Amino acid sequence: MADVAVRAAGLTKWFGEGATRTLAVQNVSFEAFFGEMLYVVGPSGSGKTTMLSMVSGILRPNAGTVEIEGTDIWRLSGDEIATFRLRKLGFVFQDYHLFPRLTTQENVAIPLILQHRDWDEAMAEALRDLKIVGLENRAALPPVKLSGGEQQRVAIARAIVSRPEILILDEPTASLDGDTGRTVLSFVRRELLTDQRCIIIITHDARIFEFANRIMHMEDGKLTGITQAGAGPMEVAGET
Ligand SMILES: Nc1ncnc2c1ncn2[C@@H]1O[C@H](COP(=O)(O)OP(=O)(O)OP(=O)(O)O)[C@@H](O)[C@H]1O
Repeated sequence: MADVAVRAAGLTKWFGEGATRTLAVQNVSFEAFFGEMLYVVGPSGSGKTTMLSMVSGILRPNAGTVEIEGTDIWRLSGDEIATFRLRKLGFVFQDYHLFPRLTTQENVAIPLILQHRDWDEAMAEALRDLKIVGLENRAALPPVKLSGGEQQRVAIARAIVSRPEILILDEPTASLDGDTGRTVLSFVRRELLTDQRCIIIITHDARIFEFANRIMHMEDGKLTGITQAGAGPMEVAGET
């Protein structure tokens, strides 16, 4: 029976006030489990990024709660949330957010440096993860010298360098061709999914659905359903 990694209840977020108010996420509740790849799909503007920004401690909800391994994260102070995120969460953004003036290896080491880890140790661990994503020979280059698929892999290496239990990828295949996208996702599933990790992926890309355990469907800010996917059902508490 799998343990709950994330429990979201009644998550709601709006932007603006009065006539210009947009209700981006409405009363969304779900659980994500350790050992699963959970996809979040839905049309553009349906609230996927907003919802996962609340789950990952980036954006404060107007209502609702997020528990990560039993910790109600929005009850923590700003500093505590920042520390919690550094330790528990890895986030790969759509546009990678790599720093152009740093080398690839330094980019990957950033989360460890922010945790005040020793520089040489941080750089060694960054190299270890660049090897995992097959880019150790690019370690000394700035990200601008890398292809889109390679930059995506650098962003993934950076997201996993502190061994987070929750890994969130926002449109990981958006700028990759079909074959590269499938290779990256197959790698993520094979190498990064463990019993102690939960991977949540926002995507439009049906070509990578086979790597998911479950798919959450969003529309107009609401969760409209959760379906089983290509990688098959998990043995999950409460499900038959
Ligand atoms: N900072 C913001 N200020 C105002 N409105 C916002 C903001 N962020 C998102 N929205 C609005 O909230 C709604 C949900 O946006 P969100 O980015 O979460 O959707 P999405 O499903 O991730 O879309 P996409 O697939 O295009 O990335 C949209 O109507 C969007 O315009």
